[in-house]
Amino acid sequence: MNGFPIPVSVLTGFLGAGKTTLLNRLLKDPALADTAVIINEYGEVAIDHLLVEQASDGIIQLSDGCLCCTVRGELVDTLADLVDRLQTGRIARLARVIVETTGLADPAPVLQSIMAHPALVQAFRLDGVITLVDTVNGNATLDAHVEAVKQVAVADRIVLSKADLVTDPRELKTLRARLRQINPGAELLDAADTGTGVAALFDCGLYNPATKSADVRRWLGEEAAHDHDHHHHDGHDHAHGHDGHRHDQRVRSYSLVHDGPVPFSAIEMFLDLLRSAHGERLLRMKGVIELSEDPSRPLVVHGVQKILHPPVQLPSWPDGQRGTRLVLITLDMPEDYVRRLFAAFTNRPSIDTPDRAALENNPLAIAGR
Ligand SMILES: Nc1nc2c(ncn2[C@@H]2O[C@H](COP(=O)(O)OP(=O)(O)OP(=O)(O)O)[C@@H](O)[C@H]2O)c(=O)[nH]1
Repeated sequence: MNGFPIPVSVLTGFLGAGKTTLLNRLLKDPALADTAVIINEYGEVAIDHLLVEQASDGIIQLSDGCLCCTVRGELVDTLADLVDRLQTGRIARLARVIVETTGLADPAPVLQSIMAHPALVQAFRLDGVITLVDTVNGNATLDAHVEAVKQVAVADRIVLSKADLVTDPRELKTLRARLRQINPGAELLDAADTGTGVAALFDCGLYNPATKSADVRRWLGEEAAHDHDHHHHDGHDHAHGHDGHRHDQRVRSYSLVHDGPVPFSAIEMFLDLLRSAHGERLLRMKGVIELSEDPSRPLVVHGVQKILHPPVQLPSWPDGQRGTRLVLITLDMPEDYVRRLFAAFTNRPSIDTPDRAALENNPLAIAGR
């Protein structure tokens, strides 16, 4: 149907990180006309959002045409309701949805609602995850709450707020280095920067409406990760080995690359094994695959925990670069296991590892933790 799938952005960040402040500023931009904002509220956490002052259970129409609502129940019900309103003409247009999560939320269930619901996958697509990090409390929050580390790990864009309140620039530098360490693929932006607007924060998805093409490198975060590599050897401010950063060590972001085509069955089995053995440890996965069956059309995969978004095929390789590239963001998942599993399925088994044929007969042949 025309206008579908509607891009959904998830705005997350710890309590008081500045989500509402940023959102209020962004919504003044005419580029966000016809946007619905859903405040996803779990439990009894009190909110005092300016934006939703008069919101009851229903959806309210803001003066600039944006819609806003608070959800206490299931996010999927609200999303389904929006589609229903659109189809029955009660909403004229819906260009975008922003879901603001409460501070304590683990972002994975929100992402799953968008990606996995059978009735919604046709109507919505995940555009990206924007994570606010409060510069003043960021380090302490990351130390205390693994959810905060997860929020940073799954982000496509990380926005630093309250940098104006930081008196020691070294603090800011240390925090930035730490965020880079947790998530090398995300773009790191400053909330106060005039450039941190609609263009920088939205349309993180594979399809870029500005260029009307798919940008695989940007979507996979390879540009940002590449920049990070450049700075990696400057010898400063790395979070490695710091006792207070115990949660950081548990989160890993890595790429799996294979230069030739891979049969669909091999990829399917690799992903199945990964998700069934380690689903809850897979915070996010995105990738493009060169299929043996149809090498000229890349297969795009995108998943959160056990949920895999229905894979789609692009008409052609947008950046001319073929091959299979998967980016995995994991929590407590042994990287060596994943690499060996991937190598086996792409037919490059290591010496003490079974090959693909052996794994297809006995999927447990590689012992994962
Ligand atoms: N100085 C300064 N204050 C900020 C900035 N961003 C947000 N604040 C203030 O921080 C407080 C919390 O901001 P909110 O936007 O309500 O944060 P939130 O993430 O929506 O908060 P919750 O919904 O409670 O999780 C407010 O008093 C804001 O005015 C900033 O960049 N600089």
